Amino acid sequence: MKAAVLGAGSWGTALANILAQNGHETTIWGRDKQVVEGMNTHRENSRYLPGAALSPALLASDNLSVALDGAELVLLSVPSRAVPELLHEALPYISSSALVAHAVKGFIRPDNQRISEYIASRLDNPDKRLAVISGPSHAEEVIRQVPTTVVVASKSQSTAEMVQDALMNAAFRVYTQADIVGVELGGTLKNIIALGVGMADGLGLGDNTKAALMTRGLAEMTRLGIALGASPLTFSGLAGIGDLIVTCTSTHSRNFRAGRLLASGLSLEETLARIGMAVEGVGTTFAAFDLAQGVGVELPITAVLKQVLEGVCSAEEAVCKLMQRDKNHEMEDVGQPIIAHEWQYP
Ligand SMILES: NC(=O)c1ccc[n+]([C@@H]2O[C@H](COP(=O)([O-])OP(=O)(O)OC[C@H]3O[C@@H](n4cnc5c(N)ncnc54)[C@H](O)[C@@H]3O)[C@@H](O)[C@H]2O)c1
Ligand SMILES: O=P(O)(O)OC[C@H](O)CO
Repeated sequence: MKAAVLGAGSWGTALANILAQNGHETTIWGRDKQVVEGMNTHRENSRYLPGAALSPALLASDNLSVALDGAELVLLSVPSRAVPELLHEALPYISSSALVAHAVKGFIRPDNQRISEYIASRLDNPDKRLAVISGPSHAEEVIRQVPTTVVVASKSQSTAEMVQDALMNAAFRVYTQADIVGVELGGTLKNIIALGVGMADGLGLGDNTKAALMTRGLAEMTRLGIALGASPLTFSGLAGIGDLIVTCTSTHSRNFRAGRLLASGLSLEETLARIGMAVEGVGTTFAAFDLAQGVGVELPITAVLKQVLEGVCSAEEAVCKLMQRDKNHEMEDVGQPIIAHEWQYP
């Protein structure tokens, strides 16, 4: 298969490297000439994944028409805020028969569309061609071939399976899924909770607090997910609790680290500058808050984190606000049981 990966940050590089290692003729596109040259010349992305040797078969280009020429699989891996501009520039070069997958964990702001919703509105025949890749996967570990599992969701089973086959190898196990909404929301909403757990860590709070945030965070993610059309079961899978665990417990996570820095008193601007890479949880907190209001769902953790990001509440005050909420029944607000089979392939 001929493949193009758009986005030469940490995740795009790790995914492109897998495709090349798996024997696919792969070109990675990046906008930064220096990064592209470094990959072609030194077989390393020294800006985003320093020290990791890339497959000798992987080509890099800063020219979209070159990268996309003849590509049968196009994989988008840039921060969510870059998707509209990149897609606009890339679409003229994407073959009408190419499969298009994205690995982006965020929303399109300010309309708060899921990334696949946004791409689908601009792509011919999206139900047959579009897939989402998500799951617990830090690029820093994937590039070292640490055993990793992810999910590929598509409305088309054959598309999901083609992307599965293209990416799967001994260190990278890929499952298919039909619940595109749940897979996308799980991977996106967990970043909010990782910010919160990072803040708890930065405040020196304990494991009890982190477990509480993860568990009640999962309830929040599931509640909003159900209201937006996802299967509740997806949140107990790799794209839900799996990704929540890896992001909330790893110092590889930019969202977790951003939370720690915010708790140490840095402003949001200082925090983002210090991380220097995509911190999707910030935009996602605002998007999820707006989406939840639109469907009448309460997200207590997201709501207080939004206040911290706005600078109107400190991380300490956020903890007090959450602990002093009215008493509740644990399962009261998890969501109505849903009987539906639309998340399963026939
Ligand atoms: N890093 C991971 O481990 C990982 C894993 C799974 C999913 N993701 C998701 O993948 C997406 C990409 O994240 P990343 O980790 O690769 O980010 P990154 O910060 O490592 O790299 C971002 C890349 O996007 C490029 N970019 C930024 N703005 C752009 C624009 N306007 N046009 C074109 N390119 C632009 C940058 O030059 C850089 O190459 C995010 O949504 C992230 O949540 C990341
Ligand atoms: O580094 P983060 O916080 O963007 O997380 C990366 C991946 O989403 C983990 O699966």
